[in-house]
Amino acid sequence: MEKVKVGTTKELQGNLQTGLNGELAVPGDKSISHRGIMFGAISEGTTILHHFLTAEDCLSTLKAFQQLGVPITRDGKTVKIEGVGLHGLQEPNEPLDMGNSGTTTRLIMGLLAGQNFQTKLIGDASLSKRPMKRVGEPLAQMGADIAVTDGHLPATITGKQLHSVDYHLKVASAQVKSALILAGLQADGDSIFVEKQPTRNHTEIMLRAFGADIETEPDDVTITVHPDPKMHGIEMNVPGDMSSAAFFMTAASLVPNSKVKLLNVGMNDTRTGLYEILKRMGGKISLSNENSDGEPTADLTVESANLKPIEIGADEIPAVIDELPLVALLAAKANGISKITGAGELRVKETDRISAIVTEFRKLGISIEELEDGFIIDGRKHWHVANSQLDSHGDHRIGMVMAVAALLVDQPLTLAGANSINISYPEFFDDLGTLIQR
Ligand SMILES: O=C(O)C1=C[C@@H](OP(=O)(O)O)[C@@H](O)[C@H](O)C1
Ligand SMILES: C=C(OP(=O)(O)O)C(=O)O
Repeated sequence: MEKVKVGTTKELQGNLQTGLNGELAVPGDKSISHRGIMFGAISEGTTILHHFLTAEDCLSTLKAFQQLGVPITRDGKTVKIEGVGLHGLQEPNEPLDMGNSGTTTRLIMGLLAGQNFQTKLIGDASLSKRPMKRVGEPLAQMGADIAVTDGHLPATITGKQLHSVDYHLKVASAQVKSALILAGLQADGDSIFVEKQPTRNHTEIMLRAFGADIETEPDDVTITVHPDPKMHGIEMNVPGDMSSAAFFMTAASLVPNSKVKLLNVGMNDTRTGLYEILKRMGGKISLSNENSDGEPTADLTVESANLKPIEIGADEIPAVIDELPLVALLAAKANGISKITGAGELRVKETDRISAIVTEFRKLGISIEELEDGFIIDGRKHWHVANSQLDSHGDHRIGMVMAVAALLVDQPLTLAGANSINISYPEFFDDLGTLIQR
């Protein structure tokens, strides 16, 4: 499987008449792969992760924990971590490079805030523009000492004894919640965190599997963390990433004559927003081989369909946050007006995803209005391409959504910055190719 080379402008062939057909096992879940390394590192004993996501973001996490003194080896997609326990991490000799990964950065801040050494975190140009106060401020309330420059990386974390808190989150963010839970494990008493809305809960589910004592109330937003757990290594299969499967769910729905089966996809209900939205739009999608040991999984079969427009508001956003560019694409082909609001968080991802979608969609002749917190899209069966030179804006998800969009126009296009796709899905073009018989 070839990574796309840095600086690559990729040719995208349009006018796909034959449809997408076949079966595909998408790569491992990014959120779960990051957490598997982190939680394995702070447990006692060996952790083995199968179907680990070997994309740049998760490799940033792997390398950072090696620098923190954790023995980690990788053989293809299998990773073995010799855990050092919650108090066994060592001061790194050099700054830890977070690369492009917001998840690595925010979670590691919560973990390192309670260690007995100092660490410096750096990141790439995109990550260095993303907001870190959202995690620094609540951690400071717990006694953390995190110095950032104007709310951004680089950051210097000086480990301290942390204090328990009762904190209400100000943003709906699983990254902030997870940082606080990791800090809570090292606090001097029980901490309570209350979310604005439920967000992905992999941290809670996985930490429990590693032996930590974390309670979630039936309201799904109140979490109690008991400190100083006895954590042990585990062996786990990382489910296929719903956020990667989403590109093929969208492509198969929109490209005529398609039928695609996506194998072993993670179906945690804090992540299945796109599945629910696609069904509401009239998408043809069915589940088989459902499994609910630990993180639930299923095979998804998706066929071409005539879609209806949709309205989506703030309540639905967390479960579809990374798939919203794809919802915009589905809406662009559904006859009529669709409206997505309450999605202001898209402005602080790898790029401003609202602005990037508006810019790139207009090149394809899609009628889209930019809102501060979303978009209004006037969907049409046919678009009139105005500019064939697309750009990923250095953002993996924008790159992949435009590659899917290119399947729907009747002329070749180019995609600048296609290498950004390596951040979460290096095999994306290979996998797409296996579904296309031209
Ligand atoms: O916790 C995680 O693994 C993630 C949480 C989300 O970010 P926010 O917490 O900033 O919404 C998501 O966009 C990101 O891709 C992964
Ligand atoms: C937002 C994303 O990731 P992160 O915040 O970890 O950079 C993403 O993968 O879409």
